[in-house]
Amino acid sequence: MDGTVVVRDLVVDRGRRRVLQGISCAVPRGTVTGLLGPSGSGKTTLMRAIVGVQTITSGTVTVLGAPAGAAELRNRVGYLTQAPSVYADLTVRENARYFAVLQGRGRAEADRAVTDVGLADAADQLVGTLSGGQRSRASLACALVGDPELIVLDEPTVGQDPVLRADLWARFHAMAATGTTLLVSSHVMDEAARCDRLLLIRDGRLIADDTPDSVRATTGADDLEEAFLRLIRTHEAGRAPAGGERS
Ligand SMILES: Nc1ncnc2c1ncn2[C@@H]1O[C@H](COP(=O)(O)OP(=O)(O)OP(=O)(O)O)[C@@H](O)[C@H]1O
Repeated sequence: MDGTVVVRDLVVDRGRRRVLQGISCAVPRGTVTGLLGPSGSGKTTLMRAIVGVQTITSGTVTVLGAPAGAAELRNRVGYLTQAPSVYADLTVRENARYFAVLQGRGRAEADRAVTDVGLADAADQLVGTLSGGQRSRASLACALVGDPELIVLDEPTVGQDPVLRADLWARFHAMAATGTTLLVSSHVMDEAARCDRLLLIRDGRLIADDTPDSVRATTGADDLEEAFLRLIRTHEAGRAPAGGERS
C-alpha cells in the first residue's frame, strides 16, 4: 500500500472496549479523503492514531514514511480536534501567530491562515467573544498555519453556514492540488460527495475505501447516503469484505 498515511491491521482498545477492530487503509498524497461513519464508530480514534496521540493495541500506522507520532513528524502534520483548541483570552490573530511560532513560521503565514478560514474581519477579536462556528474556524487556522504536508481535520465544518462550508471545501481542494494530503471526518453525507476518496467505518471496521463514484456504482445508488446504507446492510449480512483494501 502506498500513501501519505498507511494503516495496517490497526486494533485499538479504549477502556474495556475494542474500538478499532483491525483496520487497513491508505490515504493517498494530494487528496481530500473523507472519513465517514456513525457517531461512535471510531473516526476520532483512527485520527488520533494517525496523528500519534492514541495508544494502539496492535498493527502499524505509518505517516509520511515514519511511525505515527515520530518526532520528525511534528511540524509536518496538522490536527484539528473536535473541540476548538485555541486560547479564549487571545485574539484570533494572536492565536494564529502563537501556533505559527511553534511551527517555526512567521506572522505572514499566520495572517494568511486567518484569511483562508474567512476570519480576516474578526482577526483582532478575542476568541472568547466569537461564535461557536467562528471559534472552530480559529482553531482550523491554527491547524493550517504551518502548511503541514498532512492535515487531519475532525469535523471541521460543523456549525458553519453553507457558504462558509463551500469556501472551506474549496480551500481544502486548493491545498490538495498543491500536494497537501487532507483527511477530513464528517457526519454529513453531502460532504462525502466533495471528497476525492472515502473511508467509511462502522463499529470499528472499515466497510468502504473508494471514490464516491465507485461507491455509487458498486451499490447502484446515486445518493451517497443510500449507498452507505446499502454498504452497511451488505456488510452486516456478512457478504462484504471487511478489509476495505483498494484494488
Ligand atoms: N477515552 C475513552 N475511553 C473509553 N472509551 C472511549 C474513549 N473515547 C472514546 N471511546 C469510545 O470509543 C468509541 C469510538 O469513539 P470515537 O470518538 O472514535 O468515535 P467517532 O466515530 O469519532 O464518534 P463521533 O462521530 O460521535 O465523534 C466509542 O464507543 C466511544 O464511546
